[in-house]
Amino acid sequence: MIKFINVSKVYKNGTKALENINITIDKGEFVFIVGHSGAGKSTMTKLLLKEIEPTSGKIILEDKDITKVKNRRIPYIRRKVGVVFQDFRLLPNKTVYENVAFAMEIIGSHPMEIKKRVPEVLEMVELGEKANDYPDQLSGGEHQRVSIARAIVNNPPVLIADEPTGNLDPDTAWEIMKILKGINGRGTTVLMATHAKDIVNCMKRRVVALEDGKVARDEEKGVYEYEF
Ligand SMILES: Nc1ncnc2c1ncn2[C@@H]1O[C@H](COP(=O)(O)OP(=O)(O)OP(=O)(O)O)[C@@H](O)[C@H]1O
Repeated sequence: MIKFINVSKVYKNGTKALENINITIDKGEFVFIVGHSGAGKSTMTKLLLKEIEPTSGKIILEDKDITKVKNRRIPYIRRKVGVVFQDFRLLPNKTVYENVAFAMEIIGSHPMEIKKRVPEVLEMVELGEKANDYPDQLSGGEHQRVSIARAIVNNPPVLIADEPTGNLDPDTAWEIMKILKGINGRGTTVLMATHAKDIVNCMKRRVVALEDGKVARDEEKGVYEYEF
């Protein structure tokens, strides 16, 4: 489903962000990407979204080498990979409903389909009641649930969550994890970059630990870090 094959990324200023990464992620897996600040987690997610290109190596998404996908075909990637960020990134002048609908409009979905699908995903994240509210009327957890709804509304096979609980208190963070777990349970592959040690340790999912741009650890049912 997702393969990084000998992927390296050197930024223009010479920073080596990733060095020879080899990872295979199967369909339906839930994978935590952990590592200190600057270890390369966001670089990995940006590569998968084709926001940046690797300096060398291949990135396969559903049997397609996305490094070979032409820029004009980037909407192809947007359909395959949903993304959730720490800072939510909702459009402030659109309602909850409109924020989610917008993700369908930009890929050219039929208005009838949008009308049917948006309420469904808002129910999934338990926000049906808030459809007409604006982002400034929402709590942090509700913001994040809207951004999750927006990320999954086009049914992508992969969901990337880059530090999705970073701005939330522990209880709200767990609510978000419950939703991500549910999405994963319905078959979506979830990749979550995080510093949330307690969450990683409780969830007992696969953990890929990056250190200085290299895979330092890749374990089934892993932990955030080992205490010595
Ligand atoms: N656009 C850029 N130009 C130059 N260097 C960059 C750029 N983006 C990131 N880097 C560098 O690449 C390395 C990896 O950064 P990256 O953002 O992937 O780390 P991270 O693990 O996501 O960190 P954090 O947990 O703080 O988000 C760091 O040394 C960073 O300073």
